[in-house]
Amino acid sequence: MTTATREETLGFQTEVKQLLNLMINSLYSNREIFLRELISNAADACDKLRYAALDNDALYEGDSELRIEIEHDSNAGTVTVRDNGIGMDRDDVINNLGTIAKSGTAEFLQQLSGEQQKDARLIGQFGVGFYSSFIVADEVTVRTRKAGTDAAKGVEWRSAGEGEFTIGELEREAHGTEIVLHLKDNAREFADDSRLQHLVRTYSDHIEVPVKMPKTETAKDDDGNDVEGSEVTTWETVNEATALWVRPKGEITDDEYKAFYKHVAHDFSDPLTWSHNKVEGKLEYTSLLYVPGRAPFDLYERDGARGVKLYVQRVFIMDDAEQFLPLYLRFIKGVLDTRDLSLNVSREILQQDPQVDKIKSALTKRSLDMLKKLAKDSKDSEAYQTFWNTFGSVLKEGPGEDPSNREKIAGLLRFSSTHTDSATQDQSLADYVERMKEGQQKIYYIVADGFNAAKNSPHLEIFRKKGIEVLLLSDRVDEWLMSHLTEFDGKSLTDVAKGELDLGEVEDEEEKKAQEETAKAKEELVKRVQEALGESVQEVKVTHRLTASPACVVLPEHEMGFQMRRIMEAAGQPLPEVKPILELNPDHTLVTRLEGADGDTFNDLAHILLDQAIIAEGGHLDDPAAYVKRLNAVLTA
Ligand SMILES: Nc1ncnc2c1ncn2[C@@H]1O[C@H](COP(=O)(O)OP(=O)(O)OP(=O)(O)O)[C@@H](O)[C@H]1O
Repeated sequence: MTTATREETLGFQTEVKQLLNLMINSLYSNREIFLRELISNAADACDKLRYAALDNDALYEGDSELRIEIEHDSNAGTVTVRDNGIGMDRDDVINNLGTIAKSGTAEFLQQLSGEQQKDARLIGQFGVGFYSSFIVADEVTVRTRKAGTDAAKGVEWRSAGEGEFTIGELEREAHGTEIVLHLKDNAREFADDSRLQHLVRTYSDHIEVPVKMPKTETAKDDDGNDVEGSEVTTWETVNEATALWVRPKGEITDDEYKAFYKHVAHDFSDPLTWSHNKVEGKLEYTSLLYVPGRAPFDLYERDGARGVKLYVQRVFIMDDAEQFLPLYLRFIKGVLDTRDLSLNVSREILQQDPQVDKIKSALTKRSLDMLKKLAKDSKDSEAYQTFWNTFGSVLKEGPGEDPSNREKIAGLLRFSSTHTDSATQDQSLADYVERMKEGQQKIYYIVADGFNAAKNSPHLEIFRKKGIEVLLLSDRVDEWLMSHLTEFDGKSLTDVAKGELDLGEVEDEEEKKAQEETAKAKEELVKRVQEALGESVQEVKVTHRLTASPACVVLPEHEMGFQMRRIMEAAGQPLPEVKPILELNPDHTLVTRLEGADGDTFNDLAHILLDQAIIAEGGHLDDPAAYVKRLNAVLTA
């Protein structure tokens, strides 16, 4: 039954169809989330109207008591969620309920394998929103009108969630939105008073807008029987209806904090931790910040949503206010409510307001402290590790972006290391320092393209022999991180593949003397190799870093590392050529063989050693065919 006119049927964007399919399959056991999502959207719509009405009171159309109403009809099998918020016009409806605007969606959906498609957590990364209605409904009708427009400008949208929707015009007195779900046979349990009330209290208690449900009372006669025609229906508020962050900390339970997170972050898994603070004095604000338990699919998208929900004196101003947190904390979600900004603040004004910088720096500190506490409290639990595995590579952008908090961030970093030889990044710099050998003055690390390339690098041979720990770095951002993190706890951080090897006092005088003697004895060999390799190398040396490999390549101390070079070259950034230093292991049989060779064999062997060293470090040969040819010549000689 509909009164809509001039109906038109349109197709969903392909991504919507895919998402609907995925959701219906994977979220079956979490299906009650549909109600939270619809209430969340309705509350946002009320917030938006309140904000818009700051400038133009008329938008309320005489009805400024914002509210959400939930009704059901168990005979018809319907549930209705209604709000008197901002509403939508025809274009809004088509854009919001027919497409998904987030960039990267198509790629994300395509990447999901068959098994992953059934995994509720993965689809949850996406934020399911309005479309979750179709988990429980086989037909959804949306009736809406944008506040401030003519009653004739109402819109009706209908869909069975199967590829298309119908949209038509509707005369609608009330502004705001009404969503009617026609429940599937197996979901009719939701058309029930106590079930709905329970869900509202569980999921939406903290929403400031009152959520109301009808209560019908009937007068009784003296015998206790209903008096016919005496029914009176009143709308009762079922949620707490106070903004959660305004309430005193001590009165809020963990479950309430978690439920609020789900509303703010559009996530349906629990956060890892949160930090709720009221600040009074020079700055006046309340912040409630959360660390999510999983990454949104667009964490690395340039225009991915980030930032906090901004309120000024309890009035919602905007979502995703990114000016209050640095980029390297873009995973933090939450709310900021302040008295220090004016109600008509815009994104442009935020960029120039000095108060914003002050709050940003305070929220940054709060976030870092919250992470520190999570690390400390979770010594035995997995929470910090989950955080690190999920967001560690984002936090690694910190020391470069935010020098003033470098030490703090450094304390939060976790690495793989030769101490465990495991790809799990779970060792802190403080752990490393605690384990440093007597006489060791530096923190050593290696950067490679992959964990195995780092772990098996020839550069580590001497360190392993002497039992000196080396951090194994292989994330794309690692070299950039290390270029900004040169010190921790007074110890310098040193790349073992760059510059002269200096083990400090870990080596005794005798060892150093023996090395000098070997270097002298091999002077002639070094000269010959240098001549044979000519322009391909910067220098040839004898080394004592190696115990098992015949040779390795090293870069000068201040040169950009191999990993960063490859990333920049792949991004099309031309870089001046850098020639490696070739270091030879004087104790290796191949080097001894080289010493005894001459003519073409010497030349071939010298080139083979250089090329092998480049391969072992993860590099690409300029002329791989020449390498194979030389190797074959030596093998068949
Ligand atoms: N009750 C409503 N009143 C007004 N606009 C609405 C309402 N419900 C949905 N919308 C509009 O539709 C858009 C899409 O809603 P949807 O729930 O799919 O996603 P979302 O809330 O933006 O984010 P998420 O996918 O993370 O939940 C909203 O951003 C909003 O603009």
